[in-house]
Amino acid sequence: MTILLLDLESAPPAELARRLDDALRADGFVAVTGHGVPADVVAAAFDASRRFFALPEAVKCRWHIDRWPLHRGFDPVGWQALDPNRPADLKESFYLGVEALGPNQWPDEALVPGFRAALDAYAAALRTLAARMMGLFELALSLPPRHFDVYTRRPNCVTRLLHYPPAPAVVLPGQLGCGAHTDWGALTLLAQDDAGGLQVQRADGRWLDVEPVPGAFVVNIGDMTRRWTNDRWRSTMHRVVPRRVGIERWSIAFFFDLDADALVAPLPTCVDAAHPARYAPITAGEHLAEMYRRTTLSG
Ligand SMILES: O=C(O)CCC(=O)C(=O)O
Ligand SMILES: [Fe+2]
Repeated sequence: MTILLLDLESAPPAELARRLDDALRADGFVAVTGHGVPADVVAAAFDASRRFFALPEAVKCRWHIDRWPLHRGFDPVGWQALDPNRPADLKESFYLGVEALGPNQWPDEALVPGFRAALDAYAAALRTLAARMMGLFELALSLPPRHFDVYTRRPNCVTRLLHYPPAPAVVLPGQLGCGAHTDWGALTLLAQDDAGGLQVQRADGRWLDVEPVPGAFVVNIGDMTRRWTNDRWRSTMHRVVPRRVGIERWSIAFFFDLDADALVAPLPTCVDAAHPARYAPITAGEHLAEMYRRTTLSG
């Protein structure tokens, strides 16, 4: 058993939206193919990521996230514990945001040629897919078309390159590639290589492997959408476990979040007498800032 694999070209939007609604209620996760993101754009992003993380640690630290006023740049192994009750995650990453919302740190072109071009193209393609998914979400939630447009005029999109170095033979008790956590924003689109290790937690508590599917994106919703849907959809705990000693893992997460000043209150179609509103309104920006504060070890 694994999460639903949905081919976005396989059925009319209304039918896709019905299947999405079922899957997001049950698991909070689906995988999609037929998504229109060109394979060469994805391949170029992974290639740029591999070339960046192959640089010596001291060189990568020139773009250390703590050197920058925004949450952008390189974070080494040990910088974050996504499960604050566990030792630090065994991963390194690089955060890139929307340049128009604030400048990124870009590695020197001479050191990683084509890095910026590859990641700009990736973010543009993923933003298009995120908009398509938001359109399906409107249908799934019986909202009028374009209902979400006013929340996503200047969406906070973050591309996070992730590298899990080859799993060491000895780790601290309870140490994982990425500790159990929920995502925080509206929607996450994840590309993963064939290493495996991503697991999601079912409602009954069991962990389910998200098997890599070549060319597919894993789609999950975050806490903001859970809150927005008044708990109709699950923001599901997930984690990355080291599969086998000596195997590394590469993935790229694209976090699609609402405008920082968008006010997130339970959606009208998710509230009725049987489901009274469970959450007070909060802005998307306040919510994200709080989540970063909770999980950063060096901050
Ligand atoms: O690397 C992965 O597959 C998962 C990463 C993740 O869950 C995250 O960064 O939020
Ligand atoms: Fe995540």
